[in-house]
Amino acid sequence: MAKSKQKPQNNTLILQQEENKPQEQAENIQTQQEEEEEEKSFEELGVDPRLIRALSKKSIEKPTPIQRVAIPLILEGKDVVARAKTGSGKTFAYLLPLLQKLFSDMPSKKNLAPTAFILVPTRELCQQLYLEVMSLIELCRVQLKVVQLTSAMSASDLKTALAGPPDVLVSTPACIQKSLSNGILQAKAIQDSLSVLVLDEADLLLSYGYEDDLKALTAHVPKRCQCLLMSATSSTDVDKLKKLVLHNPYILTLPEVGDVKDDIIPKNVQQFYISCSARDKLLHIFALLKLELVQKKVLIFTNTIDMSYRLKLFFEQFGIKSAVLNAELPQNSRLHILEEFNAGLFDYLIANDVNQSIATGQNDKESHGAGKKSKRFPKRKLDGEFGVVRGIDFKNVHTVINYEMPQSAAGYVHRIGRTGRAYNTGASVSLVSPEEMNVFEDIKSILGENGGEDSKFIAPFPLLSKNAVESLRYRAEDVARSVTKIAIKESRAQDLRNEILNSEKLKAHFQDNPKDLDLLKHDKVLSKKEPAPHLRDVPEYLLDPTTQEASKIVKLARAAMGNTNPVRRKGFKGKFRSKNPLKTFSSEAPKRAPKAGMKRKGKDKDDGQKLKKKQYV
Ligand SMILES: Nc1ncnc2c1ncn2[C@@H]1O[C@H](COP(=O)(O)OP(=O)(O)OP(=O)(O)O)[C@@H](O)[C@H]1O
Repeated sequence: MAKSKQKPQNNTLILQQEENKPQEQAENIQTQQEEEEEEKSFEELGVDPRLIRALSKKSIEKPTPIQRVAIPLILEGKDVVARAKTGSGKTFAYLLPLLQKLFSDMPSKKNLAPTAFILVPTRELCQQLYLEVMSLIELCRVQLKVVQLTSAMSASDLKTALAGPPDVLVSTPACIQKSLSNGILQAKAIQDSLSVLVLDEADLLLSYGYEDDLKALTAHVPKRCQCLLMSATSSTDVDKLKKLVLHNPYILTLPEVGDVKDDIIPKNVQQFYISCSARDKLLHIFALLKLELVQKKVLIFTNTIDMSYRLKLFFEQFGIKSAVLNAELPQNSRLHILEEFNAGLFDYLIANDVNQSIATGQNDKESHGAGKKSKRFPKRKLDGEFGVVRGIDFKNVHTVINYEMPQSAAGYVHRIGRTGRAYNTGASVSLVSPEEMNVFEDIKSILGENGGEDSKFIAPFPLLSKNAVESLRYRAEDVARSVTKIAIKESRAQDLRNEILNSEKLKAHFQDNPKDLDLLKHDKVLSKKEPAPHLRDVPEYLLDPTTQEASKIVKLARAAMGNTNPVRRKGFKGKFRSKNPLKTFSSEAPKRAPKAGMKRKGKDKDDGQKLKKKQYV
C-alpha cells in the first residue's frame, strides 16, 4: 500500500492512504481543505440543526480542529482513523456524524442486530459515552434506542438489552464476544445490519487484552460497514487495529500527535514539577493544597491503592476532604464517584491508574471480583476493565498532581490530558523523587526535552518557597507518622465494605432514577482518629508573605475564571428525597464539605462513624 506525501496544514495533517486513488487526488483533498476548513462552523460542516441546537445547550458553539476535518469525511461515509491529542473533542467528531446518519436513514425494522457499534476499552468509558449519546438524543428529541452492555450482565440481561434490536450499541469488545458466543448476537445478523463500527480509544483496546474479541467480531463485519478508529496516540497497536478493520481509510493526524515535544499534551496545560525526597512528598502536597497554591478541582494520581488511602487519611487530619477511586471498588461506586466529582461535590479526587491485571499479566477483564462478597470479608480482586484515566472526561479539573510519577511517557500524557480539555486551561504538578528522576528524564526527552537542560515544558513549580514548606514540616511529619500501615489497611477495607453496600443500593436506585447523584458521599472521613481542630487552619504566623501573595494570585486567577463555586449539576438536589429508596442514607447525603480552613461544629465531626452505624445496624 503506497503512502501519499505528508503535508502539514493549519491544524491538520492529512495522509491519504487509499490504494486506488492517485497521489494527485490526495493532494487535491489537502489543498482544498487547507483553504476551507480553518474556521468552519458546525453548520458549514453539514451538521444537522437538531444536533447543533443540542450542542449549543451544552455551550459548544464551534468545532475543534479534529471535528472540522473528521465530520465531513464521516458524513460522506469514509473510513477514518483520527489521531488527536487527549481532550481534543474526538468523541463528537464521530458521534455527531454517526447520529446524523441514523437520524436520516432510520434503521430498517428488519434489522436483527444494532446498526452501530461503539467499542471502548473500559466500563467507565462505556457509561460515559452512553450518557453522552443519550443526552444528545434527548436534546434532539429523536427516537433512537441506545444500549450499553457491561460484562456484569447475565445472559438474560444481555438478551433483553439486545432485543429490539437497539440502534446503537456501546460496549467493550469482551461483551460483544460474550453475546456472540452465547448466541445472543448472531453473526449473520451483524453481517446484515451493522453499518458503522467505531473503535474509540483504539490505542488502548489491544493493551486491555481485547485482541481476540476484536478478531472474532471483525470476521463478521460486512465490507460495506463504515469503520472509524479514534486514538490519542499513535502506536503499533493502532496500526494493527487499522489493518484488522479498516478499508482504505483517511488518516487524520493533528500535528501534535507524534513524537515531538509540544505534542500530545494540550498547549493550554502548564506543566510543573517539584523535586523532593519520597518522604517529603506528603509535606509538599500538603503545602500545595493547604496554602491553596493550585486551582481546584484537583485530580491526584498515585501508583498504588495503599498510597491513595495514605494520602486520604493524611488529608483528613487537616480537614481536607477527598475521595479515592480505584480498581477494587465496585463498578457502581466508581461511576458514582466520577459523577459526583464531575458535578463538583468534592474538590480532591485521588486516583490510582495502574492497571494491575495488565501489570501482572493476568487477564481479568471479565472479572467482577470487587463486587463479590465472601462471607466474612470482600474478596479484593481488581477490575481489569477499570479505566480511571484513559479517555475519561473529568469535568473542570484545573490541576493534575502526579503524587507518584507514572511508569511511562504514555501514562504521563494520559494523566495530564485529564485537564485542559477542549478549550479550557489547566496545570499539572509532578512531585519527583530522586528515585523517579530517571523516568522523569525519559518523559521529558520523549516529550522533546533537550537532554539534561532545565525544562521549558515542564518547569519548576514557582509558587512554593522553601520557607513555606519548612514552616509546615513539623505538623506534616507529625500527622504523617500517625498514618500507619495498619490504619491504611483498615481504612481501605472499610471503604471497600461501605462501597460494596452502597453499590447494591446504587444499582437498584439508579435503575429507576438514572439522573440522581446526590445520594451518597464518597469523600467521607475514614480515620478512626478524629482530626485535631488546630490542624484545620494554618496559623498566620506560619505563612510567609511570598506564599500569601502566591495564594492570592491563585485565588484571583480562579475568580477571573469564574471558578469560585463548585459546579453543580442542574436539578441536582432534593428531587428524589420522598421516594428515595436509600432513606437510610439520606441523612448522610452530601452536605457540602466545609471549605478547607473552615471550622466545623461538633455535630458532623465524624461522618465515617455515623455512616458505619447506619450501615451495620
Ligand atoms: N467543539 C467543542 N467545543 C468545546 N468543547 C468541546 C467541543 N467538543 C468537545 N468538547 C468537550 O471537550 C471535552 C473533551 O472532549 P473528548 O472527551 O471528546 O476528548 P477526546 O479527544 O476524546 O479526549 P481523550 O483522548 O482524552 O478521550 C469534553 O468535555 C467535550 O464535551
